[in-house]
Amino acid sequence: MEQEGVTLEELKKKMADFAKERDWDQFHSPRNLLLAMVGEVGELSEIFQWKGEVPRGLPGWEDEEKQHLGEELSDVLLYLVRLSDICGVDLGKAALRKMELNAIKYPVKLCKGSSKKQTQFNGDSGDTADTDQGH
Ligand SMILES: Nc1ccn([C@H]2C[C@H](O)[C@@H](COP(=O)(O)OP(=O)(O)OP(=O)(O)O)O2)c(=O)n1
Repeated sequence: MEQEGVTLEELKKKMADFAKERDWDQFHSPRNLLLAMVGEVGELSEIFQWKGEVPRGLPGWEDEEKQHLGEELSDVLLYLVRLSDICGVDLGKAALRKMELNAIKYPVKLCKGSSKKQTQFNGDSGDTADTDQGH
């Protein structure tokens, strides 16, 4: 059951098998999956709700609470993987490409130590590549 270094491809296959075995392909439409994922994001948010800012690594959290967090994070991931699959998007490939675009949009020499959006520093030097494709 426990597996190190699982890939998006494996999760995609497992979700496809899970749905097929249950004859749930009929319910796994893009819109249904998107709404299911957003619902799980809500459940994930509830874990942090009213706690204020929490330190990295979540020191002091009960094991049970951390396990619950892992479950909600997984629900979001699994629906995202399934949604991508159903939409015919190669999520791993798309994410790597997006990271390349991010690196061009936010060059280290301009952004190091700053959390400004690209639009806030772009005017300063003018030498950033414009990767904004209007989305
Ligand atoms: N039609 C469905 C229903 C569930 N799942 C899978 C994906 C999620 O990982 C998990 C979601 O299950 P639940 O809807 O039961 O949600 P929770 O596990 O969050 O339970 P609850 O909402 O009761 O807290 O099951 C799925 O693929 N397709």
